Amino acid sequence: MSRHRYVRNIDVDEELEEDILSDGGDDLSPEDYELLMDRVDLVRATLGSEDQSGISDHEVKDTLLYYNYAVEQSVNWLLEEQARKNAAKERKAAKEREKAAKLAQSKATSPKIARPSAPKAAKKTAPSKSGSGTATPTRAVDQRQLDISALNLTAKEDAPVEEEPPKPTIALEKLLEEVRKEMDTQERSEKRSLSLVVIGHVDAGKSTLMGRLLYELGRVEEKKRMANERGSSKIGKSSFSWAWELDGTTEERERGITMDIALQSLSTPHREITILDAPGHKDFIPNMISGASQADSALLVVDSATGEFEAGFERGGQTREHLLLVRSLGVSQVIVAVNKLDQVQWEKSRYEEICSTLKPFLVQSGFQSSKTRFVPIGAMAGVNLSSRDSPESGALKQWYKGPTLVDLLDTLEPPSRDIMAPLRFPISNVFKEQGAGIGVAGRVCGGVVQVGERLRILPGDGTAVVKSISNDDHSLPWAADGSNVILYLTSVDPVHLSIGSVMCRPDNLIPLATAFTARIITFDIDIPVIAGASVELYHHSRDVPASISKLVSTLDRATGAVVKKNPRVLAKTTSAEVQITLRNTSMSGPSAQAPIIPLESFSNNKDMGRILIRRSGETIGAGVVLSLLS
Ligand SMILES: Nc1nc2c(ncn2[C@@H]2O[C@H](COP(=O)(O)OP(=O)(O)OP(=O)(O)O)[C@@H](O)[C@H]2O)c(=O)[nH]1
Repeated sequence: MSRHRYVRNIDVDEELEEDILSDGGDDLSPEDYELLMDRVDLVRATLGSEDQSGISDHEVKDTLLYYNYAVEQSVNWLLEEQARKNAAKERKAAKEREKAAKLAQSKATSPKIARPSAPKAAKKTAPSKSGSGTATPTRAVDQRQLDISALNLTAKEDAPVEEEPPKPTIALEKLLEEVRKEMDTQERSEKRSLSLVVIGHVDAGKSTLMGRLLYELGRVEEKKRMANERGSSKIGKSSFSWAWELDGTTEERERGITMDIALQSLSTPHREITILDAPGHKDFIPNMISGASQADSALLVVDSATGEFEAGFERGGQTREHLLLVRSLGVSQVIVAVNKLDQVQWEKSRYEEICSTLKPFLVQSGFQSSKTRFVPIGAMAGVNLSSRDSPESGALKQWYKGPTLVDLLDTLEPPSRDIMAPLRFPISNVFKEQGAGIGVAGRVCGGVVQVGERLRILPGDGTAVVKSISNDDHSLPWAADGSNVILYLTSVDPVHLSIGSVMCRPDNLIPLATAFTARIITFDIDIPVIAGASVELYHHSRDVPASISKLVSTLDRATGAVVKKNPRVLAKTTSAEVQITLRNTSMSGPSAQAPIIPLESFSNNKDMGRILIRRSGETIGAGVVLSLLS
């Protein structure tokens, strides 16, 4: 099972330098210390010595203490952590290489750095064995070293060994034929795939529900469950033990909240489901948007405790905002899990009250009632998740005879897939995995990709070859529209890979835009939108500063007919055509980047043509791209 954390906004230098670990083992009894040292040896047997692994004893001890001496979990965590640090180092090195390359390019016309003279310069600047060459170099020497590295004239043993990239096994037409056949078989088969984002107000019980469900469906080993129980109770957070399966970072566990999307998968009798567990806290809405833009359907979890449902549903609550966001991002099916019914003594009237409050809002938000289902549950005690007959389900069974949550998941309808569309792979995460290399996670939004293909990365001029494709730890020869996968890449400079970039086939690139027209609908906003308003534009996992540069017209919500041209303002719940222009906020100079994003009109590609607009941490509207202006 794969679980990859997003790494956006990581300050590389800070990450590399950060060392918050205390000196593990100081306060232990002699017996515990002996046990700890015993476990250190076991961890070392897998990881190798400090020198071999680059992981200090100090880190090993601290991790073991954190995981209550669990060797397997500690090894997993240390490996994940090491991979992340390596990726950060790699990114830093890539930046340096790019800097050097740019410098070399800018000097390319100068005969001084012509290839024949370079070895001489290299010889001159090499430090002597006695160390006399370590004196502070002059600026000129420094520059020449950079030039030399960019021209790739360093000693042979320093040159990176580039592995032979794989080649595509079959031609595109043949591949499409094969995929079409496979999809027809899948459609007729018992098991179909789809993805589901788990949404809801903070603390509604999303991670607890998913942790418990994964366990009931056999995706979490007993050993792991016990370790989660021990670990969470050790830090006084035993009520979060199920959530630990999803909330894997130290900060999430200590704070008891989900901060980023966790990816898991589960299987029901007729469905293979990729789960994206989203954070409920309003500070992490951007991460929730990234998860929602990769999903086909949604599971909304609401807390039925007195006052808690109301807090999530009132203005500013995430029950409301998450529903609007997922619908705006194209999700049309939702299951509502009414959770924590144990807190209200399993009262039927409370369940019905919550359902009848949510139903009209769901319709208003654009969910058809035939695609909306409700289910009463108790995530913590495992009531009505995979079985009607769990030990604590007696009170619920008095009045509820309907389906379990798994029954409902099993009937979710997978959307149709467009494999003939041009390939689009928006990157939602970039990471390095030990043994596998650089990976990019995301969802195929149109077309098909196969191992061995060379893809372009936009924006920019980078390319990469797909070394392997993985889904839930299974290796795949290809992936088609709608699949949530990881592409492991080779022949790529990591500097080109960033969250929000889009990978495409070189002969059919996604357009790049700095300005475009869109049809939007404003949400329940207090401050109207005026022309020139500064906003944050969200497109898949990318958010960029933009402005509503022109209010073209207001439109009839039902027919789309123009109601008023050139309106002065857009009030709440207004449908309108507007122009949106990306803003360049970086300072002028070499670090200034042209504001540009890969984008497509909604009529060309529904997935790539949806946008969200936020202002001061509040989502103020959503819409679809009509046409690109530049
Ligand atoms: N009584 C009761 N408590 C529950 C139930 N489900 C979850 N909880 C508790 O609710 C709290 C929050 O649970 P989480 O699973 O972390 O909630 P979440 O929605 O994932 O939280 P965020 O992702 O941070 O928004 C924890 O203390 C859980 O133990 C339930 O069925 N009954």
